[in-house]
Amino acid sequence: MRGFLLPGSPKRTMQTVNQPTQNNDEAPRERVRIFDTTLRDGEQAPGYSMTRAQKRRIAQALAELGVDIIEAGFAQASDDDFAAVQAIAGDLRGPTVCALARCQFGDIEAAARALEPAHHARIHVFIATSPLHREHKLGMSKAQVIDNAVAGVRRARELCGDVEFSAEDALRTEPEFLAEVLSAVIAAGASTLNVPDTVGYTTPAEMAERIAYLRRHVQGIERAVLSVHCHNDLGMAVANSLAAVGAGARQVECTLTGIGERAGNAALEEVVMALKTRSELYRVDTGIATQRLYPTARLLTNLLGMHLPRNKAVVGENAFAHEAGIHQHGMLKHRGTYEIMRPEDVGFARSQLVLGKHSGRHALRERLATLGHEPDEAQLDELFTRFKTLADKKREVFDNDLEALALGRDPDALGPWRIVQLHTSSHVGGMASATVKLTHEDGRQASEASIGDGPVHAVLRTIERATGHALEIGDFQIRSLSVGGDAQGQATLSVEHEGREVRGKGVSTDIVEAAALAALEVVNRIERLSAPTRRAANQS
Ligand SMILES: CC(=O)SCCNC(=O)CCNC(=O)[C@H](O)C(C)(C)COP(=O)(O)OP(=O)(O)OC[C@H]1O[C@@H](n2cnc3c(N)ncnc32)[C@H](O)[C@@H]1OP(=O)(O)O
Ligand SMILES: CC(C)C(=O)C(=O)O
Repeated sequence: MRGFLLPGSPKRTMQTVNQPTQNNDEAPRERVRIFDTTLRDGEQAPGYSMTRAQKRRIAQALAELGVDIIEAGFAQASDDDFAAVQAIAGDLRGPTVCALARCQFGDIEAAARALEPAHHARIHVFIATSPLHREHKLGMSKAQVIDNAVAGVRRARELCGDVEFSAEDALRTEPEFLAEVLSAVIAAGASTLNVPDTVGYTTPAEMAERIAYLRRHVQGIERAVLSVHCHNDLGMAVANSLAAVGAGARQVECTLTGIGERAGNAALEEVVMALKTRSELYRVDTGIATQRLYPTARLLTNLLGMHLPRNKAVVGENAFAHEAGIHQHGMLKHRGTYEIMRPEDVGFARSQLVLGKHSGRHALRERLATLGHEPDEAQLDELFTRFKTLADKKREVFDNDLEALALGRDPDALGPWRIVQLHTSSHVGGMASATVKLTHEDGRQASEASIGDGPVHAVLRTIERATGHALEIGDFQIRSLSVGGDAQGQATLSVEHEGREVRGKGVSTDIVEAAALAALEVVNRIERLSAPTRRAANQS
């Protein structure tokens, strides 16, 4: 864990900043349903295909998150999609499980069969309504589109009590025609009317206007829930979803972390936290257990092996991390100065003040104090100068660096252990083995061999044995620093040692060597921290 927890003394305890302080009357709020389509629209994006087992795991997590409807797939797409929808329908008891279908009886019947095990099932039928799609894609007149939509909804209603209809490319559809289609499908039995901005073309003002228009002009609208489904081609999916809610939409379709076709869909966590954080504006509730947002997003990214930008709103690693001294000083006085949400409310353990070259004396003093060092003003000034010099060289300054600074030692010192030889071999379907030869600056040499579940595991074991340090690994990551087959890999490793986190980093074109270098850096840091006098004596 990088950074540190803000101190909890009463003087500094953060005030709750996400409770509305103005216009906070006690009037009951309307409920906005959260319709998650991570497993359908999310999966449609290149690179995000999921196995059936992964989908079931994510569906379970979405149910625990409290989403109202889970769109589990497009049953007609493939045997595996069908089986995934069927399995999820059988697994879940709380949320409604939904399957998408074109206005074609084959699709609709497949959806109904796949949803048979569901406690609460919904069939979602769609057809495009915009002139571009009618003319060039479907080759249908307006009348044919309406006929197909109505026939599709009727067939779905024969098979399922809960039917949603989507007018694909609704925001590029003539408003009067859109109202006509939606009126017709309500009469045919649809109870949710979805208005997709299929290509992410609209703006928030246009979206609000369109929703208001439909509420005025669709016949029978009072019997249906108006829904919105926004894509992010111009980066406005969340803003457009919120505009729709502001104008009266009561279902939002979205995906975890915003994955979906092209630039993606509205990100569930952003929609939910915007509605919560600005509840004095929207005056609606969702049923989402917001403290599960971060773990659920982590589950998805881990299962898909996808990299989430650090600055991703709500669930990115930097969402509650502060490096700039002026911000850190503000945070230490009152968290509300630089945070509009509480990290605990979305599932982060805490805010983090990360020490780096932009940090100031206040944060440095605070961190040193939690590490047990209380320098006077003059010592702090001196440490601060050395800290800035170090921070100019490193992206982040960790606890072990600060300890070294506070103890008057060089945090950048190499050794005492160095790698002389490293050899690994691995076999598909079998164990991997590693041998290492290390030297210590006091003259010792250590050679060890080990097997492991993979070459990285094997090499970490050899280093533990050779150095005599058992490493309790907390976090281990390997990422590419460049592109191509000869890309540099960077391994970072964090280890729990005597209640402290010690981190190491290794860079090499060989990721196993990078991992070995990271592990050895950790061992070296531990030795340098725990034996300052011996090392000092050796150096003199
Ligand atoms: C905006 C969205 O996200 S919509 C959902 C998009 N998702 C997907 O497409 C994923 C699943 N899709 C698939 O697996 C395949 O496309 C299938 C199995 C559904 C269909 O495959 P194919 O029969 O080979 O058709 P293909 O995908 O090439 O073309 C689409 C056909 O559906 C028709 N069509 C498209 N949308 C609709 C609709 N909503 N209602 C009725 N027909 C439609 C098209 O006109 C075209 O018809 P044609 O074959 O008579 O020319
Ligand atoms: C099928 C609909 C809801 C859709 O995914 C879109 O229009 O983007």
